[in-house]
Amino acid sequence: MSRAVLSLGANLGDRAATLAEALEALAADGLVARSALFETPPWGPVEQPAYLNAVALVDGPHDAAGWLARAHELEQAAGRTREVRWGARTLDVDVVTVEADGAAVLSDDPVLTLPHPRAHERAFVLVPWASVDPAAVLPGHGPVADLLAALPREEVDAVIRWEPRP
Ligand SMILES: Nc1ncnc2c1ncn2[C@@H]1O[C@H](COP(=O)(O)OP(=O)(O)OP(=O)(O)O)[C@@H](O)[C@H]1O
Ligand SMILES: Nc1nc2c(c(=O)[nH]1)N=C(CO)CN2
Repeated sequence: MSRAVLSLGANLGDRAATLAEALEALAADGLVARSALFETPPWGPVEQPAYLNAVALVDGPHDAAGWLARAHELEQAAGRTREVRWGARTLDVDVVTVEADGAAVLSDDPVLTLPHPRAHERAFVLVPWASVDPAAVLPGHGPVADLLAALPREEVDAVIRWEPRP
């Protein structure tokens, strides 16, 4: 058993349907809370369409490696194939943090680095995370609210709550 914070993103196909399906599947893994969907400009060097992002808090029967395996299963179920690093994808699921026995799991293994090495600089992770857990702390980096305050204002403001068109 462990608690994890997962970041989900999609920028190809029916983004909202893909995220809804993945979040539904996580119900079987102990989904505790999930954020709304947020539309976010693409982060990184690759030109690509806007993403929808969400964060899920899970507390279930996996260890850290098990959460990564679930992340890959969800990506595969969404038809994801391996492509360009930081490029467009039907579904990307990252393991942001894992906590077991009350302590953060730390790892510098490139197969599973924990906490996720780029989470602290990604408004598309921090804004949805803070929305479901305002007191969240990113191990090694501090309160998520402080990390958000340290990011350029325009990056934070560009993460916009998304609703389906009526
Ligand atoms: N915390 C983590 N969460 C998800 N994948 C991780 C993590 N740490 C290491 N990895 C490894 O990173 C590899 C590449 O993952 P992925 O294709 O999702 O990267 P990316 O989304 O392009 O970049 P980023 O990791 O910056 O979001 C995975 O196969 C996985 O083994
Ligand atoms: N806004 C946003 N940008 C990204 C995302 C993502 O989920 N959201 N995922 C990426 C894959 O590495 C690259 N860039």
